[in-house]
Amino acid sequence: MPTRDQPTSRPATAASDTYSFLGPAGTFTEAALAQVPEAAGKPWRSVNNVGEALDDVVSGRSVAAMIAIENSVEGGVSATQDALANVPNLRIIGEYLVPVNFVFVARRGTTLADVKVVNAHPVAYAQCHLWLDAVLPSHGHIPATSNVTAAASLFESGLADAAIAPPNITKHHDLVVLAEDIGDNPSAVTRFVLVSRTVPTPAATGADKTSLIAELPDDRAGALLEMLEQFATRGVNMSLLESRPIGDALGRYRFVIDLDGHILDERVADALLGLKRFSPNVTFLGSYPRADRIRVEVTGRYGDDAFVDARDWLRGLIAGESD
Ligand SMILES: O=C(O)C(=O)C[C@]1(C(=O)O)C=C[C@@H](O)C=C1
Repeated sequence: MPTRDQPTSRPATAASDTYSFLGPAGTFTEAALAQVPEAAGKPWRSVNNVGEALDDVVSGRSVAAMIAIENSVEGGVSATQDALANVPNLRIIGEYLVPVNFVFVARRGTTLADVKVVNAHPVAYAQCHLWLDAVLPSHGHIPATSNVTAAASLFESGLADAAIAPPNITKHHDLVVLAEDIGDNPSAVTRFVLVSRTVPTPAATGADKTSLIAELPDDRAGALLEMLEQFATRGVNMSLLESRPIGDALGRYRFVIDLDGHILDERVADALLGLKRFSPNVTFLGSYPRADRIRVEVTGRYGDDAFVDARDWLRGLIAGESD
């Protein structure tokens, strides 16, 4: 298992150009980082969890970190959502999609009938319930820090008999594949984000997303609806809305929100001003190009021109011009 001072893929020479990822080599997170042109040829640092990855970014040890944020089967990665809510001065600068499927591996000589305990990353484990329930209904589970660590641990601890791992695991470890394609959904996808320290917002591309975390003002009827109205009345579509406990008391939640559009789009900027007036705590996580590069279409009254026209009209009224 890699440690802070044991980078796997390539040596970390200069902090300012190093990229952190959940390792070791062979993870889906590494596959996501391989999609980043700027990271090619730069040092990559393997870490054990999201907290360590973000700590690398905050301390300047790395220029950016790749972290899993959402899976199409399991939903939001809560460790990531909570870390982004609690660590200040971070920005999401890119979004990447990786199709995920899993194999079931064991040490040579092991058969399915021998398996009593399974080592697996919790997010991977949650995506393989149907197969596990059908084939190994009474198995035990030991959580691992990543899919590849789960497989590697079969050589170390002796506690688990088999592991859930990415299909390419046999390139990295001498293990036998007991079953293939064990994921509940064959078209499962994990969404990753590249996170840096706060940077000036990049220009809009027309195919952008904006990520936020917001809290509701107080415990009163309609507060959530009022928050959602900030977006609805400006024609801003939400592609993600998830609640996470704030943690200080029962019943207190923050909301993780993805919007279609860029902070430089007039309708998104106007919605953010409304949200800021309404919410006691808003974290802007960034505006960045969508992984699918699908352009965000807006109708007339929500287009930039409509907002500019309305502002000019107001300015004219204040200046005493005739309407
Ligand atoms: O990158 C990996 O391979 C991981 O083990 C992490 C992770 C995750 O954190 O969600 C990534 C993708 C899969 O959905 C399951 C696990």
